[in-house]
Amino acid sequence: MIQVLPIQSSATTKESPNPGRLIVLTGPSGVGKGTLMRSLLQRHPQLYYSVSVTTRSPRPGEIDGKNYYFINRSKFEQLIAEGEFLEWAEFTGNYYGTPREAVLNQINSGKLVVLEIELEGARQIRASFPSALSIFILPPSFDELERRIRSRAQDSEEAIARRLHRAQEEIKAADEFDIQIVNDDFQTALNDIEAALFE
Ligand SMILES: Nc1ncnc2c1ncn2[C@@H]1O[C@H](COP(=O)(O)OP(=O)(O)OP(=O)(O)O)[C@@H](O)[C@H]1O
Ligand SMILES: Nc1nc2c(ncn2[C@@H]2O[C@H](COP(=O)(O)O)[C@@H](O)[C@H]2O)c(=O)[nH]1
Repeated sequence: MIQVLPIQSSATTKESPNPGRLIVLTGPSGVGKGTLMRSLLQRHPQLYYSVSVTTRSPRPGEIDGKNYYFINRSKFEQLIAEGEFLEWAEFTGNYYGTPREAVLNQINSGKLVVLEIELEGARQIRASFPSALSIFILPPSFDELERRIRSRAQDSEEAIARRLHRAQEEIKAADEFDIQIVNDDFQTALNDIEAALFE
């Protein structure tokens, strides 16, 4: 991920006669974005999932290059300075970012590219890619969101508290995005995302 490509304000350009499309899945931590994404990818292998870069430590079972590219803060800051990210944000004490080159290459080769990212990054993508489809996933209730974060049992008590605090702000921003989907019944939410993508 070294070569720097220019950000395009739209995926449709003269140089890319077969433009793909950028899809952004956002919403508070623990709402089920990752679980929905995994089902989507299984059912639609033509989708390209962008593996993000993070300074967070790997959780048990997470694999470098599959779940994330895990790097340290100074390397991440170097990549920011080199313009390697399409978007990036600091979320509850760690950096997260989308590698620019791979995503632009996939869009230009006609792929539907899906990003699963937090609010600040999703806002950046909306600003630089107005043609991107943005989907905000909502929990059925705040209590259920907390139950889901805890049921995952992969974050410290402090991390959970920070994520829940942040979630209150994130949920207020739902209306900024093209589509809002409540992830109550999982299959219904999945069907709603598929309808937004393919119908
Ligand atoms: N519709 C649903 N009903 C009940 N549980 C769900 C539903 N969707 C997801 N979950 C569960 O909620 C937990 C959190 O889901 P997941 O890790 O996918 O959230 P996330 O939004 O990707 O979180 P993060 O942004 O922190 O990565 C998981 O244990 C998952 O199995
Ligand atoms: N702005 C970005 N946010 C990202 C990216 N990759 C993941 N995320 C979001 O971060 C939080 C926390 O993730 P976790 O794996 O630590 O639970 C969550 O909302 C992710 O969607 C990214 O590249 N950019």
